[in-house]
Amino acid sequence: MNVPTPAMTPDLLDGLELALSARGVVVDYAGRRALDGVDLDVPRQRVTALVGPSGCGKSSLLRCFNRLNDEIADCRVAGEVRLFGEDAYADGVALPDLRRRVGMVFQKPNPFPLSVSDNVAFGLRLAGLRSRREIEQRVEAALRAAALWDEVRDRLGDSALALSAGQQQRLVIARAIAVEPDVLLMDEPASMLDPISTLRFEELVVALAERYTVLVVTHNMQQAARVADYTAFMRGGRVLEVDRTEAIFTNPRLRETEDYITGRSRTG
Ligand SMILES: Nc1ncnc2c1ncn2[C@@H]1O[C@H](COP(=O)(O)OP(=O)(O)OP(=O)(O)O)[C@@H](O)[C@H]1O
Repeated sequence: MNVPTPAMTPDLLDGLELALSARGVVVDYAGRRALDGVDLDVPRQRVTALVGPSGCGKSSLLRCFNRLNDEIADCRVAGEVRLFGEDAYADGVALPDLRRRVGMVFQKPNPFPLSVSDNVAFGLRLAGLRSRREIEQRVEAALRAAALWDEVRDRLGDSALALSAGQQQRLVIARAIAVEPDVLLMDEPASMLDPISTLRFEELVVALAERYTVLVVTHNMQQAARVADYTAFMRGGRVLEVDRTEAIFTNPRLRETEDYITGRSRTG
């Protein structure tokens, strides 16, 4: 049996550039360990799924990549986190810039209480864009890329809160991609959507990987199998195994991975 390695081996990567990498990442909340030396590589312009039992540290790991853990009192992060080779925790890293480059989509759609178009324009205006025409063009392009334009083109001035949950989640994606990020982190993004919206959302995730790097946490194994090129299995605050999704599902190297994927064991 090969020794499983959580970091990507060159043959797995097929020459792909790494968008994200973690080495020996440790996260503590008020002294309680949540991540215990995580290694993970996330190739550029691919979908990587992060799966594992509840409490194994998936969200904590996602939040290292855009430094959202910085906002949690008593949270301490150690180890190495890189975005396209650059140290995300280096002195002088501007957090607004990092978070523009690494967008995040949460479980519960979180549109701002603004119109559809103002939601998407929000980050553009924050970045100093003033030309109304350019803002309109960028809003339309982002809504098209998020597969929402046809549904909202006649209601751009309506409140975003009036959209369905599935539409709101695609609007949040449009808001994130309007500012041209490199990476989209998604934390169980479809878990509150109905089955039809979920399938639409999954199609969108696959399409997004043509331009962006996607790292998505999911509890839904079928979803991981449908959308992800690579799947990483976490347990007990570590990434235990990562591989091409097909290999993880058909021929996992570790018994723990197999037990989790097949549903024999879903606890931490
Ligand atoms: N803000 C926080 N403050 C204190 N402890 C936290 C915080 N966030 C997470 N933890 C703890 O860190 C550990 C990992 O939690 P995390 O949310 O990262 O796991 P997860 O794999 O995403 O779980 P789930 O699948 O249930 O969402 C858990 O023990 C959790 O209680």
